[in-house]
Amino acid sequence: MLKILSGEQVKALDAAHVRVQQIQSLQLMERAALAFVSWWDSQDFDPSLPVSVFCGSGNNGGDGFAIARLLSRSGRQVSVFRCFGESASLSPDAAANLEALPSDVENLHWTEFDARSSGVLIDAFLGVGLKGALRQDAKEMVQAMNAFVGTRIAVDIPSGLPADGLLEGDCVKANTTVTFAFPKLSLLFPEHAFATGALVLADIGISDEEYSSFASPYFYLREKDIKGFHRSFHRFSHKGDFGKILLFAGSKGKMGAAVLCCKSALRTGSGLVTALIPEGERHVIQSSLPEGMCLFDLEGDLNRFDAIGLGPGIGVEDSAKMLADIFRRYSRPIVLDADAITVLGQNPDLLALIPEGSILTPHLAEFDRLLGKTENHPERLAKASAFCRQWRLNLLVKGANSVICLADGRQIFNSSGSQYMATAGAGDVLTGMLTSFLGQGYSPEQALVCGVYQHGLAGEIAGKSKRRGTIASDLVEAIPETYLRLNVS
Ligand SMILES: NC(=O)C1=CN([C@@H]2O[C@H](COP(=O)(O)OP(=O)(O)OC[C@H]3O[C@@H](n4cnc5c(N)ncnc54)[C@H](OP(=O)(O)O)[C@@H]3O)[C@@H](O)[C@H]2O)[C@@H](O)CC1
Ligand SMILES: [K+]
Repeated sequence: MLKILSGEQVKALDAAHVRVQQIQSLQLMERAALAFVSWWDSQDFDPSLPVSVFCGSGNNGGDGFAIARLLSRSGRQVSVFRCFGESASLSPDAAANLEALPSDVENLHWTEFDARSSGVLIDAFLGVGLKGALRQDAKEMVQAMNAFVGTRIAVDIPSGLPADGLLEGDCVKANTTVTFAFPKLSLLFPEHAFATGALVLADIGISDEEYSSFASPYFYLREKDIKGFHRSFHRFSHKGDFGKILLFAGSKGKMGAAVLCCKSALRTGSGLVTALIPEGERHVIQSSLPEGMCLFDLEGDLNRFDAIGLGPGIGVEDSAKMLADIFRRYSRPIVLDADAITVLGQNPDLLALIPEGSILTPHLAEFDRLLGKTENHPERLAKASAFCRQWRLNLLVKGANSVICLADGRQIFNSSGSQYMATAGAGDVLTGMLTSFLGQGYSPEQALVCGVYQHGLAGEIAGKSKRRGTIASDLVEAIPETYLRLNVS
């Protein structure tokens, strides 16, 4: 997993990398510019469109000058707009790249920019070196960029956005942000979606090991990280090895939740799936899911199940007693979602009974029901961290870039997913996947990492062909393909 460092730590990371790799900082800047251009080349930009690059006097501006030079090689019309005065002192690498601009790149002052011009604007004005609130002249530059009618692409971070905290004022509103080495924390806050646009992570050759000496509770989960979290099974494995799980889901009128949850667990690989449902509804499971079994009361030793998932569609009316009973009689981690979380919010005394290491998966409204009204994402992350440490529980804050909050305080941002997953039942599918992984012998961290990433990947796969017509059943059907994509047997 990739560590997410603070804006302050970037300089030290750069310096360490330059030292270890025995390269010049200018070479690292060139790598950043090359990584940007490599992404650019993978896109479908019309080569006849002019490119305007706004460059500041720091290293973000230096990236911009280098990008302008590299883009001009393909023969397109490139202009740089200097966002600093005659007397400004440039960072040494920015000065070197300004010096290296070829003569066919037009070199202008930002006040000469015509916002009605067409083409693509590249924002390399301010990066992670921003300090405090934008100065007045910088505000005007940001406004000039935002008045532009074409596409805006931010280099590393939209200018004006602080790397780690909440925006208080103006910043560039980018259609796409190409961020270097690791995503800056603020790019992952939903409050900043309007400024970040699509997020592209550009590799500049810093290995994951080089982050080890930097402390941070935040991580970013990439496709290449997943395989290492999976257990492997051998050819003598039998259905008992793949887990016997119980899903308490569905009630009269909401039996779809139980079907989605159970089917998703089976598609994730569970050996045996039992649904705890009202007896009168048994035909729903038995006619739509021949592989599933039903249970109508909680008799017997619950520890005969390798994992238990609770909550989707169970209703909140009479569930508190039932949850307390399960918590008392089951000793391994449980997955708690939907109505189960609402019940916990109404009955906080139940929290102390939940088996250690259990997983709670609230969406934003459920989060507020559990932990009280929350104003913004940084506050949400802080509350989640305190909650997880206090109760020794894991919590998933669902949304774009869902955050896996672990009991030890680490917080892992997911990178997979698609906007087409905002559909009824998508959470029920995730509950099935997480419970399935726990039942297959995964630790809560492994289950969360694999489940959350693959759930998002299933959304990407389904969304590709079905767009906004994607429904939760499509996510279930896409789960097997996620194993193929990840090369997990
Ligand atoms: N590993 C990596 O990630 C790599 C990082 N790299 C790149 O380096 C970037 C960081 O560069 P950096 O540290 O030079 O700072 P940067 O963002 O250019 O800002 C400095 C400028 O901001 C200005 N300024 C500050 N506050 C202000 C305010 N309130 N209002 C107005 N202006 C304000 C300040 O002006 P001054 O105060 O000095 O007058 C100065 O001009 C990083 O984002 C990435 O793009 C790559 O090249 C290589 C690999
Ligand atoms: K920028």
